[in-house]
Amino acid sequence: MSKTIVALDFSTRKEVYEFLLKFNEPIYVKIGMELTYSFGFEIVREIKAMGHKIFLDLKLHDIPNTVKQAMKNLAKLDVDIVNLHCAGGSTMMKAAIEGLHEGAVNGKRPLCIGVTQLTSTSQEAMEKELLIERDLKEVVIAYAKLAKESGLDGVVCSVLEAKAIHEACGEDFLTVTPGIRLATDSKDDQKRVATPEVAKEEGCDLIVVGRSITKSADPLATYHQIEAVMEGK
Ligand SMILES: O=C(O)c1cc(=O)[nH]c(=O)n1[C@@H]1O[C@H](COP(=O)(O)O)[C@@H](O)[C@H]1O
Repeated sequence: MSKTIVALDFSTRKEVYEFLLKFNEPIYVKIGMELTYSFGFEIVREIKAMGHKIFLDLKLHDIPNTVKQAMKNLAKLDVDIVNLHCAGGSTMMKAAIEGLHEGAVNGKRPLCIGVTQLTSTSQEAMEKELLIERDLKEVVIAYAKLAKESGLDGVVCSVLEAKAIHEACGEDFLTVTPGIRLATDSKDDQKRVATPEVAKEEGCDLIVVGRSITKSADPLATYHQIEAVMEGK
């Protein structure tokens, strides 16, 4: 299965299905807040029924009991990956895993990954707005270690931190990296970006790509070009 997860950040069903119909094979997609808040879990079930793998990106962040019950419900959707914010702390993360176990379909729970620091966050914003006056990479690694100790399967981080996270948490600990841009693309709202080539070099397990594919003149060709880099072809 693909190492490239395509972020389906579209506002209409028409755009989603026109996009997916370009592919003759199942791919890995990310369904986030935009689609879920517009169309509910129905769209998750529909895309799953088409055979695609699903990362359901709802970034949970609440008190432990609320996250546990929410994760129990998400597990019942039988998606492949769900996520939360590591900033919720270890008790919340452990509760999330308990909830996923309770809702697991046929004994198999979705993988759970934790957002360390959003790829749209810069060192400056983290210090000035979040009042975390430490090196951003150090913070990301510390959150990754906490996520691992809490039983998570991996983290969402930028490409720039993936290698250090594997060194600190082991090669099996998943690094899922958004903030991917082709050399000619604009950064948009992202701050910590890298190309697919650098993601491959840094050992990222899965990359998340939205606009570089969905807004490309030829989304299918761009997807295959990125996938070839990630597969080392
Ligand atoms: O959890 C995520 O997927 C995520 C975490 C993060 O730190 N940064 C980030 O960009 N994302 C998501 O990854 C996608 C990136 O989209 P593009 O910037 O268009 O490639 C968006 O759907 C974001 O919601």
